[in-house]
Amino acid sequence: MSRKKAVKGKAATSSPSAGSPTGKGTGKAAKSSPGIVQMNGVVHPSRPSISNSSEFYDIAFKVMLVGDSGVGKTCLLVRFKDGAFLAGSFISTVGIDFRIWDTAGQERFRSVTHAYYRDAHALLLLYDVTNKSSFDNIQAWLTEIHEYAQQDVVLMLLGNKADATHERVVKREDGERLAKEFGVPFMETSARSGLNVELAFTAVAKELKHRSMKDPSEKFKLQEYVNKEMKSTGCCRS
Ligand SMILES: Nc1nc2c(ncn2[C@@H]2O[C@H](COP(=O)(O)OP(=O)(O)OP(=O)(O)O)[C@@H](O)[C@H]2O)c(=O)[nH]1
Ligand SMILES: [Mg+2]
Repeated sequence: MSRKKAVKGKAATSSPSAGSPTGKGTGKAAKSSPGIVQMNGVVHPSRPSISNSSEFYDIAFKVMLVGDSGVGKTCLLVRFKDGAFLAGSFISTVGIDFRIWDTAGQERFRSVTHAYYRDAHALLLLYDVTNKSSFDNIQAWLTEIHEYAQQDVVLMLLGNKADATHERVVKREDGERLAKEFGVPFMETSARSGLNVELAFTAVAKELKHRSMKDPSEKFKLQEYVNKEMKSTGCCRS
């Protein structure tokens, strides 16, 4: 699937002044922030746009990237959107990135985030395989998600920075186990190498599209799709 044609990705990321859901932070960076990406599934250029852009969509989905600060949400988004890696020093996202939504003040950000959860169709929940506390905080993120997100939100767990072999402290099996425990699809990604980035967004977009078609006979199985795609490309279990 051509991402540019079929899915319009728009992105914004944000950081609250508070820490991760546990308030513990990641150890590597004190703050945590959800990032937000809006994905619009393009079908016909005939209907009024529900976004603020001049483009037209039949359906639009709101996808949020969430997880501790520094796990790579902004980088993942940039990799998906622009095919590039943001090298250099880490600039933590403040408030909501300007690319789509204007920022709310940091003080108010937490409640704004919760409001965003409420109408999110999908959440990509990230941890950093080189940062144990970002992995340990996943349970707290899930609690927050269950509290604020819609019950049927599409959820996917991503272990990012899979390229960082030497610094890795969270095994892929640990991610798989956690995901299984909570019944969430899972894969490892790398914003640096591009590993599974396209696949993560495409899988979520496909799931959302299937759901919107409301054909119960054709249930889309996200994890099966991901596994099949990874097998067919010989890619990419680090
Ligand atoms: N090796 C490696 N480094 C990465 C990867 N993704 C992000 N990074 C690095 O991790 C740091 C944080 O990345 P960001 O994308 O800014 O993290 P974030 O989750 O958006 O952080 P906040 O905006 O504070 O919530 C940066 O220094 C990136 O270069 C990756 O896949 N591999
Ligand atoms: Mg960010």
